[in-house]
Amino acid sequence: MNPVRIAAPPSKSLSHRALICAALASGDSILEGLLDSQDLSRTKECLRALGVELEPCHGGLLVRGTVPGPASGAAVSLNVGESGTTCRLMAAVAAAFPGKWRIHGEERMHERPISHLTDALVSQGVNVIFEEKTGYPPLTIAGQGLSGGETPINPEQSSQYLSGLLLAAPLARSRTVITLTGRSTASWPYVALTLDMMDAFGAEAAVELRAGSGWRPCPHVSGAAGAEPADIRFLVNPGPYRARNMRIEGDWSNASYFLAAGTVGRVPVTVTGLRRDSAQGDRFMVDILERMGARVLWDKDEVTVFPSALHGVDVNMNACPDIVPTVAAVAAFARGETVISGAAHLAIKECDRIQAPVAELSKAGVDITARADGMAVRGGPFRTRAKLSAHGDHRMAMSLSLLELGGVAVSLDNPACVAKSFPDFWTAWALIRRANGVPHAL
Ligand SMILES: O=C(O)C1=C[C@@H](OP(=O)(O)O)[C@@H](O)[C@H](O)C1
Ligand SMILES: C=C(OP(=O)(O)O)C(=O)O
Repeated sequence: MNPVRIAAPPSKSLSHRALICAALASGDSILEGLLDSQDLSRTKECLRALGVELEPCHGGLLVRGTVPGPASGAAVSLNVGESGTTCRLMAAVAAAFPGKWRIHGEERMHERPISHLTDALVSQGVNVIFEEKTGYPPLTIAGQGLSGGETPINPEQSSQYLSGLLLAAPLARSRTVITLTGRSTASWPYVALTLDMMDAFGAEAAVELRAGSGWRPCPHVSGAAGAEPADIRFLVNPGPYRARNMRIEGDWSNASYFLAAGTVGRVPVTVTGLRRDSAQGDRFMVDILERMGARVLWDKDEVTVFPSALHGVDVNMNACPDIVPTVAAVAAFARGETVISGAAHLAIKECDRIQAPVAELSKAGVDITARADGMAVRGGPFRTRAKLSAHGDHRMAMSLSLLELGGVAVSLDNPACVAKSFPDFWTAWALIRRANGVPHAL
């Protein structure tokens, strides 16, 4: 049977980072294949508010890097919408410029914490005022930029705090030495995406691991995965980002729904445009599917996944939180129990991504229970109909669509929420439905 072919959309995380580094560079950069979604519109609008010019150019985007002009009295509004990445990365970047910046977003954004980042920014000399709840947006950052120096930060809840601080550090007045506090790190591969992008745009950042009473270089941040936070530090020199042109690679998180569909459906699926050697942690989707028994075939930058009999697995998903809803849905098709652990930080995503999959998959007849740091799912028969809520969360909407391949007539309350990261999701999903003979539309 011919596989359904799906082109992976561009990486959301790399699009945010490329835009920010290009905006901070002196000179013009052309970015090709950037993701066009609600979250990226928020990052672009925030950069425009900082004074960066963005213009369409030969099918890409021309970014004219800039240093913001003298601060005016009024706070500049930075509307981050529902984008946690925009919120955390832009808060740190804005703090690096003299002025007053008001960071605010949609309702759920105001329930997603940011104090571990703002504590670090305050230690570098800026003022932070929370408007409603201490430690959460909306907030105003005001000051004369970042001082640099030794800066502790707690990366337990989110890697985005560390990514923001790293991206802003080359703009500080002196060298920044970032040390880590807390008991663990969250979503570590995203730190590699940040450092790789900084390196591509000419910023000087290094990672070190504790060695006895001193420190030794760690050639790539991936080598620090699993180390105790207190044993990792980052050194970032002040200096300019350098403009360059770049094409953005495909998104492993948003490919996950189609890779899963190839496994649990009746027809193989080929996803194109993904890098097998990507630094994106969600590349782990293929390994998880293979561990569950899926047949996977690579051909250059195309990966094909075949319908397979699956079995449950134990999997720690600390490094790849965004594919947890996908794996939970796949586990509902597998024989035996799947236990997902290491994912306590899912509770502060677009919705509580531990409780929401439990609530919604249960409605379709799935045996699923929440755990403090994940969930346990047992495969079994589905109900034939389910009225489900996406909880306003794009990844809930996309992962719940997989139930259709198990014969569930799904009706979803808010299919439009996929626009956060993947506005064309339903067009691509229609190809999966057609190939699998799914008789109805959501
Ligand atoms: O830096 C990034 O691009 C992201 C980091 C992750 O967040 P956390 O580090 O908060 O887990 C991930 O969930 C998010 O979709 C994107
Ligand atoms: C958690 C996500 O994004 P963000 O944190 O940028 O809102 C996501 O895309 O799943």
